[in-house]
Amino acid sequence: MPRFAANLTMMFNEHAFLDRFQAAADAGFTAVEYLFPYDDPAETVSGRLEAAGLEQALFNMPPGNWSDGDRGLAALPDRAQEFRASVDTAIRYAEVIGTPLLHMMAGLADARDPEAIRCYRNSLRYTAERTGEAGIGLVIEPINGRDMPGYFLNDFDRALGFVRELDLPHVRLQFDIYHRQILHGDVTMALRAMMPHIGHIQTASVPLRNEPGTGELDDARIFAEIDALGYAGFVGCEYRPKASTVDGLGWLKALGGRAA
Ligand SMILES: O=C(O)[C@@H](O)C(=O)CO
Ligand SMILES: [Mg+2]
Repeated sequence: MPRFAANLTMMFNEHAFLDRFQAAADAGFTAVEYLFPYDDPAETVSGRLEAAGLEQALFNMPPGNWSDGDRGLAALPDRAQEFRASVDTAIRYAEVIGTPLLHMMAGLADARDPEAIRCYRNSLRYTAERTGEAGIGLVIEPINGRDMPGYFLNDFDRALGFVRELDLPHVRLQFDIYHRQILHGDVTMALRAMMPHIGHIQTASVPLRNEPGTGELDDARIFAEIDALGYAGFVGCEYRPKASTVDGLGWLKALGGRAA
């Protein structure tokens, strides 16, 4: 089975963010991911990660003003300056916390708008250069329009196109099984075709984004496929537990008993 990372944005919400690290370790996880560490100093986050004996799998670059509706800045021409500052912040946090991967969010923009497309390409190239110099991997993730209406990067083939265009080994696709199934289906064949370009995988049941094994897909079979394809990274558990996070970990025990 693949190695699983707890997503601390969605899981362990019984605790304050900084306390979720120890809670994840106590539940048997050895790695974590989350959307944003930026409400706390990088040193504080790093301290919690280290104290809990956890490995960092991934986090996102600053998305702009999330509570005002921003969902990333990369495709927004009038936010280019802010975008470049967000790359500085992300790399500083990544270096202190020690994440191997950063996720660059695209933002809300018309996927067919030539200006947005040009801006996204420039942002991706710029961030690829900066993360490459820092020795950090960069991923982009197609997100479905039901969860994130108006999101620019809403198609797996188009996302793969951006990755291939750049053709840099540290720039890859974030393959979220939940988004893939809602956007296009055909999860297994897409994993097979895209695996050489996949840098990170996430899981949740479809359509309710709860524990794996509780939705329309045969998640255990998909995990076996991911393993068979030789994927060596983490699978982020980016789901909302139906009730208590710990009580909902039966799916993981059934797969082999260890969280990671
Ligand atoms: O799938 C998601 O929603 C996340 O992986 C993300 O990075 C943006 O919300
Ligand atoms: Mg995701």
